[in-house]
Amino acid sequence: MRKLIAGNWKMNGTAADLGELRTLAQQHPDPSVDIVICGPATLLSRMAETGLMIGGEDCHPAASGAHTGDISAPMLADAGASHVITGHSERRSDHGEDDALIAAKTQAAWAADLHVILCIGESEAQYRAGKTLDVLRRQLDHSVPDGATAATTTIAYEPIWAIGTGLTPTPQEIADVHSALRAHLTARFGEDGAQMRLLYGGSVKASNAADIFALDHVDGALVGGASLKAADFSPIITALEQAR
Ligand SMILES: O=C(CO)COP(=O)(O)O
Repeated sequence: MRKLIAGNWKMNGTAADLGELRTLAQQHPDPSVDIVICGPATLLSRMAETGLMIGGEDCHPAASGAHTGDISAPMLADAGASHVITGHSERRSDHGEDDALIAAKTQAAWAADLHVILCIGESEAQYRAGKTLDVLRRQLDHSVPDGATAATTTIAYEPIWAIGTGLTPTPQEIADVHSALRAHLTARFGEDGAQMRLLYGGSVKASNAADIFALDHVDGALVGGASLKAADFSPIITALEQAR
């Protein structure tokens, strides 16, 4: 699998910001890694016009119906998305999403031919209590549906306490978590688990990207704040392209 670098614009972005994507597309015309920008539904079709791969930030588990304000996976695909994030910690906390719902959303995304970037991550309290791996294995077991393949699914490890805080685990901690995730996925999904991409997310920036991308079983990143401006995101993309 090619490495994958994904931006997550969260609840940011209006038409005035599309120039950042046009710049990014010009800076990386023939990337050696997959570049995906996940953005607000209101912008997706215009984001897709830049030629970059585009993703939604969430989807409903149903394909259509009486769900005011929600967006379905086929709608994202129709707007030009090829990817979608499920299980982001901000969805889990802001909207009370549990693992079963995230699994249902993931299956809905697969049914619409969207590649899923499924997020897991421990809270600061769980981290301090030494429960990180227990939490992550439970999230993998209950939010990743049977039948996940490396072609349809990417896992993003995002420690909640590292999101938007400027804090990150140490490189050794990231390496230990990613190798435990790899072992767990391989035990369940065999060769697909061995090949499934594992992204790190949480305060990734140009100054720490190369160190993170040098770690075993880190196949890319999910980037929030530093994906909003081409000047910040481009060097992170370059760091992934240059990683061994
Ligand atoms: O939540 C994130 C990406 O999904 C990470 O956000 P930051 O890169 O802003 O810490």
